[in-house]
Amino acid sequence: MSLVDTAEIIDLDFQNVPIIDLTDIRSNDAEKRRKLVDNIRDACMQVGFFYVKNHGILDSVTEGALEMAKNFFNLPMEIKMEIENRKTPNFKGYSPLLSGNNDPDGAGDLQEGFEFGWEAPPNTNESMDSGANGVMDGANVWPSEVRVPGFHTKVLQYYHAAVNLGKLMFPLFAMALNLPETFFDDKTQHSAALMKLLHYPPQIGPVDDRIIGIGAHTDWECFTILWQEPGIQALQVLNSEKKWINAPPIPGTLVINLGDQFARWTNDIFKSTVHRAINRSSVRRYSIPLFFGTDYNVKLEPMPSCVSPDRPPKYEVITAGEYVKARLQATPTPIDDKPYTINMDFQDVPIIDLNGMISNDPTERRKLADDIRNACVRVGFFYVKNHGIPDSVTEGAFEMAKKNLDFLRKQRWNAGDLHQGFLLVGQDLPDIKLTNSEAQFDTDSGYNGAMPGTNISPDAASILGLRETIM
Ligand SMILES: O=C(O)CCC(=O)C(=O)O
Ligand SMILES: [Fe+2]
Repeated sequence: MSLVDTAEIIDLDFQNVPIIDLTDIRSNDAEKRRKLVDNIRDACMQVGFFYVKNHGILDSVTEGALEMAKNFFNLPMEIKMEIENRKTPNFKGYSPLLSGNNDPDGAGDLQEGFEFGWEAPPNTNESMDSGANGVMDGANVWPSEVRVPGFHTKVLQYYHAAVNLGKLMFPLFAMALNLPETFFDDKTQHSAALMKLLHYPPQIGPVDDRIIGIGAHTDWECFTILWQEPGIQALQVLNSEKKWINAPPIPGTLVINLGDQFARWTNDIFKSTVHRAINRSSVRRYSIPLFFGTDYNVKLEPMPSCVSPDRPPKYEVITAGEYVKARLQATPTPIDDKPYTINMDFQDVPIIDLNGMISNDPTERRKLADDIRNACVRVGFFYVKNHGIPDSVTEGAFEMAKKNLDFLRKQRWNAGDLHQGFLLVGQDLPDIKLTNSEAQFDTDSGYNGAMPGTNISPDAASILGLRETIM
């Protein structure tokens, strides 16, 4: 059956992501290779995602890159920001938390990243950049060796292992499309091969569907080789019934998923499937995608095997580089068009000047609101100064508290279920009738929030001035 005919009848409501054994990827046995190609074709047409096992990348190499990713993301924010990707013309470098927003309905991606592109292995004579890759071309930026010893070497080691795997995959994809094995050879001379180290902090607290690790999206290049940290479920893939299917890490495997360039090239016969990642594991999660494409000057023309009178070309022909550039320009920017610069590993509690609270100047009020938001998101604690409570009033209350500590201790357990006693719930200012040792304030305050009820206060004669001072 032709590819087009198969595509018409294939079942797309997959319930899991298939696992493909790559043992025969280099085999000279035509039959074994054919079997492997058939499995890849089925996965590409049905799911757009598959795991690969026996991929040949050594665990020690992957572990080296992971260790370096952890060391890098542990650096203080200001050091990471020295190589922020916005400072480089080709988007290489560090991207802080919430600086990306893959899903336009989302409130930002809760991940930080480090991105770099093609670079020859150290100690070779190849030039640093690949020459022909348009918008993403140019040198990488790296944290200094002093900051993260071994980072450059170990990360590049994993990068080259993954790039080599990617190069082995192209002939298999070509065969799966009934094309000669060599079809992509002249189109992948300077392959776009962008790698990202990603760190997803745990998403704890109330579930907010608008904030997730990486919002629903498709990848842009031909295919992605994704390493995900073992033991942490986060990645999900959308099937044709709009159901999110978990793609948990499987030890010893990598995930390969197709991107939009393959979908365009194959007239959607190969699926570029929507996916997202949410880290609700309560621990940090790391992942490392490598986005693998053709040279950027290659035209994404529908392949003859993927077009028929009933299935005319769906996409206009553009080059791979033009496509990536268009996607880059269409990427939604985060709130306020500027990233939150959040360091979750805060080392201090910020001090916020509340002077702006009484200001009529919208800029000053905006600044105050931004400061408060940053403190809330980053720390959950902040000092306030210029809060308007006179020192004399606080000192009076403090004085009374000190004087009457013994009394307070004694009365503490009489406060009852409402936890009142020394915690004063909003009341009218005292309409005080000091009658007995359990003197009470007027309880009908009209303020009935969560904790309405009667306050208790000490005997007025023995603790003269306590209530007046506190209230
Ligand atoms: O971290 C993951 O599991 C997915 C990452 C991803 O989809 C991407 O970076 O495009
Ligand atoms: Fe992705």
